[in-house]
Amino acid sequence: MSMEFKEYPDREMLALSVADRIAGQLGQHLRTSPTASLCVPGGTSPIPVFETLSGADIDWDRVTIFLGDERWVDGEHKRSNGRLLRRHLLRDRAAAASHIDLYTGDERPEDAADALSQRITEHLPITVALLGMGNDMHTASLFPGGDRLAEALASDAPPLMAIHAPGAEEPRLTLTRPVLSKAIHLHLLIMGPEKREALERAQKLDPLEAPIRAFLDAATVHWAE
Ligand SMILES: O=C1O[C@H](COP(=O)(O)O)[C@@H](O)[C@H](O)[C@H]1O
Repeated sequence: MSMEFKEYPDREMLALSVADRIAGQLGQHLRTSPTASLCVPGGTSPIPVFETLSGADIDWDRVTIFLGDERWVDGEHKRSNGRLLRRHLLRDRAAAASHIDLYTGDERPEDAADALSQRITEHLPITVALLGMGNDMHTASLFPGGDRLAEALASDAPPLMAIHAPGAEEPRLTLTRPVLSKAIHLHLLIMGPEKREALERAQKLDPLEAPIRAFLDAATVHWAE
């Protein structure tokens, strides 16, 4: 398999197309399966996709949504990925979906990883996973220099792991390579010239230096200036 790259004339077209593609893939899956799962990124890039996707006409009550990673801060903190999800995706028609909140309120993400891994396992393989990427080539919270990056990239990694990295402002909980890379449909959403350059760099690097590299062969990349 090799990476598919789709370029859009502008960010609005990008968001509309990605939302439409995700809704289509979830809807298609629900024609033959009782349930579907959707894994989404945090950060800032996915907001316009979320806002369109939340209005999609699919059986959201049969869909379970969870983040690919969480920043270990209170759910109302401005850096909380869960807050972003609640404000922009878990509303309108998508409010009917089930949600697995990755922030449990435990003191450390390590304390939550095992129980959440079990809950996520019930929804594997992920039907549709949307990834984001930082300029440092991290995806989910798989950061270059992360203390347990090699373990999280290994084929026997548990579904979720706590990770601490110099490039991350706070401790993180992240889905790992095996569960993300085995999603039935895998998409990467990136915008702007810096991320396109980072993507090009990543293609020549090892996943330990450029974690996004671990997913590129299976992913459709969606980019707009
Ligand atoms: O820290 C994170 O960053 C990445 C990229 O975020 P963006 O704001 O540059 O779109 C994101 O995919 C990840 O979920 C998040 O925790």
